[in-house]
Amino acid sequence: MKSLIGISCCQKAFGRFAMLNHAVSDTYVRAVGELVGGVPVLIPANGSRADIECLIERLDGIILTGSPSNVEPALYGGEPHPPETPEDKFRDAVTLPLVRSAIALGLPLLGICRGFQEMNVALGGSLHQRLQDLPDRMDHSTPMQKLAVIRHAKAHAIRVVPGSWLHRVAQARDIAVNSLHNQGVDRLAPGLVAEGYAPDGTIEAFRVAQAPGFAVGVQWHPEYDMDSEPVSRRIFLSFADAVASYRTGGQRLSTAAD
Ligand SMILES: N[C@@H](CCC(=O)NCCCC(=O)O)C(=O)O
Repeated sequence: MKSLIGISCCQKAFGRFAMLNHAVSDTYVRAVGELVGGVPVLIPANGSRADIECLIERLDGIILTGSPSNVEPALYGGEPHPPETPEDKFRDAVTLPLVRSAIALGLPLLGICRGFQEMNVALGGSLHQRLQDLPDRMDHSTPMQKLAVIRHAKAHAIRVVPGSWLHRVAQARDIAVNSLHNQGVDRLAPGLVAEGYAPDGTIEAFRVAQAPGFAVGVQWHPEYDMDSEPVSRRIFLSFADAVASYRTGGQRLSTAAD
């Protein structure tokens, strides 16, 4: 039996009549099928109607995806966004409780971009709303280019913390990553440990220290490079190992540094 891997969706209005849909990029679906070796299970952004307990019980791992929408600032004590900023309160209402329940149970959890930010907020951290407006930060935002190869190209370096999960996966102290976000970690949540930094000091990866299972987040998008780049592939393969271990009920693969 293959593993069941939950993938968080966003609310999106599609089609001629802008009907409400629950959507996720195919890159995550492919990563689950091709690298994790599991069956993708899309988790709708259905707010308080989500059955978190049932999801946690049935799933063998969860990937929290990226999204153009931002986490609602009230959830971390931030100022409201400017009115035109995309938000997805229904997704927030699913993913934040899901993060806390998954971590408590040791259910493998991989947060990517918005998913990484959701992990920080769910555990009590806060976000900068626009890194590019801060005097000491680089512009981390999406290159506004039609060609995906340009949008998803390596944008900056990351200094990897020695002895971390990311160090084991990257097999290097310096890696290059793409960058498609405006927000970034401000206050790191209690219990999170930084695993890598951009040149401007922005936290780009963390793990949940003391988690009973695999629980890591990355601010960039390994799914865009999974066909071409070994570090991105190994991120998913490391998650796959944790899922396999969780399913067999064997020793839980912790992300804690040795
Ligand atoms: N909205 C947040 C999170 C950014 C994020 O997840 N970006 C991925 C977008 C998907 C894509 O364009 O491919 C922020 O701005 O920080």
